[in-house]
Amino acid sequence: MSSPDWAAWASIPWTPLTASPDTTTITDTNNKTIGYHKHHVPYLPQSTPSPWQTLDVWIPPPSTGSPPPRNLIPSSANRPWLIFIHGGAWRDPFVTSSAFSSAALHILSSPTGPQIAGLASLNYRLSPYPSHPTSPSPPSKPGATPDPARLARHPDHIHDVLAGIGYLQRLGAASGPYVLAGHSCGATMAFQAAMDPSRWGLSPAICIAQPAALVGLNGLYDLAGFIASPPAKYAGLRDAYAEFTCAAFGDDETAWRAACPATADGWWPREWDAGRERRRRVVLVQSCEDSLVPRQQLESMRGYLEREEGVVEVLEMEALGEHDGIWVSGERMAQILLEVAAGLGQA
Ligand SMILES: N[C@@H](CC(=O)c1ccccc1NC=O)C(=O)O
Repeated sequence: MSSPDWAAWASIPWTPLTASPDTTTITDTNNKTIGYHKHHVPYLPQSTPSPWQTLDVWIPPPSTGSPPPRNLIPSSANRPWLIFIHGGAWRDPFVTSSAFSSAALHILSSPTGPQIAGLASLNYRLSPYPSHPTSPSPPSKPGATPDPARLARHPDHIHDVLAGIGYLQRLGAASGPYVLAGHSCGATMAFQAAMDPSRWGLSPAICIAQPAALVGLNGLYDLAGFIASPPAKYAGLRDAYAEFTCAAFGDDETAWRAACPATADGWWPREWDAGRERRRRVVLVQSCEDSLVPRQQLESMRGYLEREEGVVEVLEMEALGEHDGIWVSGERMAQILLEVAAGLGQA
């Protein structure tokens, strides 16, 4: 580990977590430390610090029974990491790494929580959002300084996600089999992380050890398809999709197709190295009560992944509720992620 990486990691203290997320059913964890949390660790310690290029980490209590030292990196030996990428249409400033907080608390308070080495949730630069009602980017006030980290465009977002995962791996975290999960546009990016980074014009220097399993929660996989022909019930969202898609990828539809995991040129699953001898495992989750993302996105992703037989194992898991409900509550998400992590041992 280089010393700027180390200094950035040790600069953020561990905060003990004592609250149980569900006091009605888990009573014995009240007032007990269920884990520790680091908030906004800068993953590009050599660059100008930006809150958008940070990550949060949660760990179960160390087996020593003492609070972890600031420089502790939990060992990945035999225990998987879970890494989460939040949604928000690549542009919503109010959806951040903290979107993982509820699920993290549920995971840490679960009986199988200690089987996880650690949990991480990534921030990344966002695209312009001039129509945001309270925090437009660029700012609407004349003379106000725009935040360059909120004027990003593809491949900036995936560049940051890969940089965050690379940082964790330089620390020794997530160096063994790990699960990469994303919600909504975070699912798009989780899949992009399994593709050859040269697709994004990125140097092999930011190459990561790729995930053993991908989990897409209410994910976006085919933006061009949605915008060309949204399902009837979602037709009213076409302008909103076109707006955030253009903000993230520009106006050229070819770029949307190249970036989206269900429409990318060629067939990327063979670019995904899930680890030696390991099946590439994908878990797709789509709530039928989601008013923002239609089930058709999942179907289109499944169709692409199953184009060649026996390369990717695609599983589907159930979830209910609204688009963001899955991370707002976090309970079902925690179950899904723990189940996928437990399955890594059997891959
Ligand atoms: N809150 C978002 C809306 C949003 O996130 C969204 C809307 C439709 C379909 C997917 C969405 N988010 C995916 O990351 C926004 O303000 O643009």
